[in-house]
Amino acid sequence: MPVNPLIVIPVKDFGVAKSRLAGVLPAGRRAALARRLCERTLRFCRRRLPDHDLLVVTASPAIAALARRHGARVLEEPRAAGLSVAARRAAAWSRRHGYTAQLVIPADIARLDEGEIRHLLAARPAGAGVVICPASDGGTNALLTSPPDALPFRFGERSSEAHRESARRLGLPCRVIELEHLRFDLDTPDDLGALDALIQRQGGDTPQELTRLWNLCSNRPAMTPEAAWLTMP
Ligand SMILES: Nc1nc2c(ncn2[C@@H]2O[C@H](COP(=O)(O)OP(=O)(O)OP(=O)(O)O)[C@@H](O)[C@H]2O)c(=O)[nH]1
Ligand SMILES: O=C(O)[C@H](O)COP(=O)(O)O
Repeated sequence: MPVNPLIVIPVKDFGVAKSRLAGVLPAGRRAALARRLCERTLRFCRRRLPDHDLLVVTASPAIAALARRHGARVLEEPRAAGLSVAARRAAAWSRRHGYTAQLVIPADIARLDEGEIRHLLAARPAGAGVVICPASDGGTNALLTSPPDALPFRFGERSSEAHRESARRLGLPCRVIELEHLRFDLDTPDDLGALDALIQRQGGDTPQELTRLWNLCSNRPAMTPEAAWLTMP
């Protein structure tokens, strides 16, 4: 019987991801960005959270293969039906495999920080309950549910409020934790502006992973030869 919560990463086909950036990034760059975000999320979980099993939910055979290469288990969806359906499918899988809790993290967080994720995991109530890290736009960027199917998933606009409300109605203990990095996902042109501002502020102290993302998102000349990555298949 697994002791630690299962980490669930839902991943949409790269070719249709990041559609809200269509006005500022061409299709190839959006797909490259989605792929980069996904790969670094998988690498982060593998390296920093090796004590947690990892499940990728996806309808894409290519992403399934990528996830397996990174040591994740895979739950293949018949078709992408939205984040809430993917989380619900994961919860049923978690239950079947004996997990007492799951943590859903989207694969589009600008900067993943082990301390933040561990803080969130440590906030898990002793019995049934939920822990939420809201996104800067009111969405939910991390949702820990214990048991995995403790509440109906309601991802989408203002979902952190919706998840909190569901917990309240169900009488579940609920902790909302604002985490500086985890609240920042890359969805809209404004988010790219925020990434740009962050990098300008940090200057030479900018972590390399953020510079790489910036290169994918920016129409300016690349800051490092990393942009060559774009030409990879
Ligand atoms: N498995 C699965 N994952 C999904 C689905 N929809 C979204 N995701 C994932 O959920 C996370 C948050 O996604 P969104 O911000 O809603 O979608 P996005 O593709 O990143 O961006 P938009 O196209 O602009 O909505 C990302 O990791 C997505 O890959 C789905 O239908 N199935
Ligand atoms: O609640 C949501 O839907 C989450 O924030 C993830 O979606 P987003 O990446 O669209 O914010």
